Amino acid sequence: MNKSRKPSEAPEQTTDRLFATERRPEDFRFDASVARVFPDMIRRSVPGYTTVIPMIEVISEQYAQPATNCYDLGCSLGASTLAMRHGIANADCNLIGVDNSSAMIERCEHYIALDDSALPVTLRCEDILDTELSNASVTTLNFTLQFVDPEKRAGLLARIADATRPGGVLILSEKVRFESDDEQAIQTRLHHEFKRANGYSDLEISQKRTAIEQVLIPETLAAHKARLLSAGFDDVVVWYQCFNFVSMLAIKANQTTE
Ligand SMILES: C[S@@+](CC[C@H](N)C(=O)[O-])C[C@H]1O[C@@H](n2cnc3c(N)ncnc32)[C@H](O)[C@@H]1O
Ligand SMILES: O=C(O)C(=O)C[C@]1(C(=O)O)C=C[C@@H](O)C=C1
Repeated sequence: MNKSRKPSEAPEQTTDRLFATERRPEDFRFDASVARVFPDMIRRSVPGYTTVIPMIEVISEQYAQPATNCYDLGCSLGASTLAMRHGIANADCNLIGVDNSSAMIERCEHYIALDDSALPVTLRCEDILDTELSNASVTTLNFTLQFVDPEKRAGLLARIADATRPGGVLILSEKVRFESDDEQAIQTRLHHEFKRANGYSDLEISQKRTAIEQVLIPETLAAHKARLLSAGFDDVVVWYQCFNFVSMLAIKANQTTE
């Protein structure tokens, strides 16, 4: 028994059982109950998440520039923020995490405080559509853009591209959909098999699917690439894919001096 806990206090349940019993259909929200189980939920729900996070560290190390801002937009509990923090070698960078869920930001503050790296982190409880962006070398949208109103995505990406310095990047990870119905069916089945292999029941999978249907709107890889280029990035590279989850690197070219 945990001696630091009084007998009346129940241990905090951090395993995701939110959809395990039948519930009234309601849109998925990043509220306190999701924030509590989020590390378990995202690891068991997103194929490749546990690979993408350490690679954000590697990419941040490559692309962070001295005396610039690095942003993690939709930072949740700070897993991607901490990966950036560990990768950025320039002590004069500012690392800024933004999320509009107060439940996420409160817990994120705690995780950031537990990490003993020197680089300071500023957390903003704000909408990423309104947050100020400037002088950026690395910006991360790790499974966040998919939750933004599709009509507002181009404007946000253009603001990020405008704020990004030559040679800087956006790391964009997303759930995607496929042009071919056959491929869509295959990748969806494999994603659901991944969830099943991670202990989710058919009821959990189907209730979660209904809950995110109206709030997580996936787009095709072609749509993402075209929009990133018209937003002002010069190149888009897919550096990771597992089933219907993809991560891209959108790059601003270095200015040539001719
Ligand atoms: C799937 S989670 C991101 C996971 C996180 N980046 C990671 O790597 O662990 C999506 C997050 O985006 C946040 N979010 C969604 N829309 C947002 C918006 N318009 N402004 C700010 N945060 C937003 C949610 O509150 C949620 O915490
Ligand atoms: O697509 C699904 O089935 C998911 O559960 C995905 C997803 C995501 O990609 O963000 C949805 C909500 C939670 O943030 C965790 C995982």
